[in-house]
Amino acid sequence: MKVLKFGGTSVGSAQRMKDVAKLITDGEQKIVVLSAMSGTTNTLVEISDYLYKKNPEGANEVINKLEAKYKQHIDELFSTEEYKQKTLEFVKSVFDYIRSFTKDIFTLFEEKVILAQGEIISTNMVTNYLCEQGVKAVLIPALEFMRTDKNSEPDLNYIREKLALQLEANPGQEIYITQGFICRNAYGEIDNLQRGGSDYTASLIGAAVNASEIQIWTDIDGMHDNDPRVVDKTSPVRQLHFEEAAELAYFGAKILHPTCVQPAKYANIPVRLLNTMEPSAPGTLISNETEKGKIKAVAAKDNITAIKIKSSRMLLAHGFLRKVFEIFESYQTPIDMVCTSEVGVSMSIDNTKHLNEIVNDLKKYGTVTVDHDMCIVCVVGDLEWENIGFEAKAIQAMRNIPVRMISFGGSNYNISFLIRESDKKTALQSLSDVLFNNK
Ligand SMILES: Nc1ncnc2c1ncn2[C@@H]1O[C@H](COP(=O)(O)OP(=O)(O)O)[C@@H](O)[C@H]1O
Ligand SMILES: N[C@@H](CC(=O)OP(=O)(O)O)C(=O)O
Repeated sequence: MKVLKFGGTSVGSAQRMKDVAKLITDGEQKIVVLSAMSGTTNTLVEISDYLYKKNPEGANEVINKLEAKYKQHIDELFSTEEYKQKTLEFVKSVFDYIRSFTKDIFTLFEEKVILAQGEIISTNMVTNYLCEQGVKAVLIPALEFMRTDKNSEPDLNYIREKLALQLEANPGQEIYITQGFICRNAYGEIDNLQRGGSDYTASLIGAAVNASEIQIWTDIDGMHDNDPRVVDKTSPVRQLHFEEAAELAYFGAKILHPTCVQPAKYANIPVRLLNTMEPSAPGTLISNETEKGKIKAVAAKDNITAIKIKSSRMLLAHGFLRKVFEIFESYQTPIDMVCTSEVGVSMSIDNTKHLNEIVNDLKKYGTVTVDHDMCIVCVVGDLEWENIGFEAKAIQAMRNIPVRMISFGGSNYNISFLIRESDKKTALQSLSDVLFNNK
């Protein structure tokens, strides 16, 4: 069985939903994971922000506007009064539920319930549309099987078991629709897999049912060799190793959520990135195969802060790095890049919540400098150390850019540069020109 995920852009209007319905009705049995219509989750975040700030009038205004939009989508989607009314009633009940949160105290718990509603609406709309079209489709609610454990990690055994029960309870269906992104936590409360987490849902379901393939459908023909929003002339990459895809997703290639690669990789299930607007395009296949001696793509991650600690006492001192890393660990702040020399260590982080505390603690061991508004540019491909010439090419492309850190050798798949965010566009364009466009 295949698992197909359609992102917010792919179900972003009534017409798009109709296109998706056409695309998935080929007679083959499948599980279809849907995101909320594009923009909805952001609007639900906005509503929550009003409620945190104790502004129910502001929240209600946004709720009413969003509900009106949905009424319009439903009007365009359905051709029969029966299904139109049925869906309108459901959506009204969801918005009434959202409104009920404007009257009481508002905490993280209520926010998570509100954020879950986008996927609950979109899956109801598409399932009802498929049924209206006479397709054998059923909605299997993610909240019945998708669960995280006490460490907030997906509980794959539970997911496997409960999903199998849901499928068994609905035999003979062509299409099983479910919600991406949303789940329950170890205490049974409504939670989510973090923003963009619908890809993760698809990958977890793929691993749980041992799918033959996981397909991530979006609005572009696969992973491009650079960020198409920033760089001119990017091209789709046809094949990626799981590790290459993970590096690209982690370092900013928005098309794929970073957490999504792991479950597919462990279960060795190929992941295909496909384009809803151009279904016959080959897209990108992510698998265990490596294409030897090839640089595949470049990605960039913004909002990075660099921290350098210099210490003369570090000379020949063992245990110094442990002390430094322990400080980051105690503030639950992950480090992205690390470069060391005999007199100092530079590190980069993207979560600055505890930056002041970290810097104060580090000062016990040496002089600390901080650079804000930095960006990691990551070149990904077969970069095994014995392959020659690739590092030189990447560095040649960066010849006019001030580089704060370089990291190579941490994996066989990447070389990373830390630069100023303001130099990102020039750096990405230059890397594309040198690495892919032979300029
Ligand atoms: N390297 C890349 N390759 C392809 N798309 C990328 C890349 N980097 C950024 N993107 C952007 O990611 C977008 C698709 O991701 P996303 O917004 O998550 O889609 P969806 O709403 O379907 O989940 C594309 O439209 C594209 O602009
Ligand atoms: N709707 C959620 C989950 C998601 O993955 O959306 P998308 O597939 O559109 O990135 C979000 O906006 O975070």
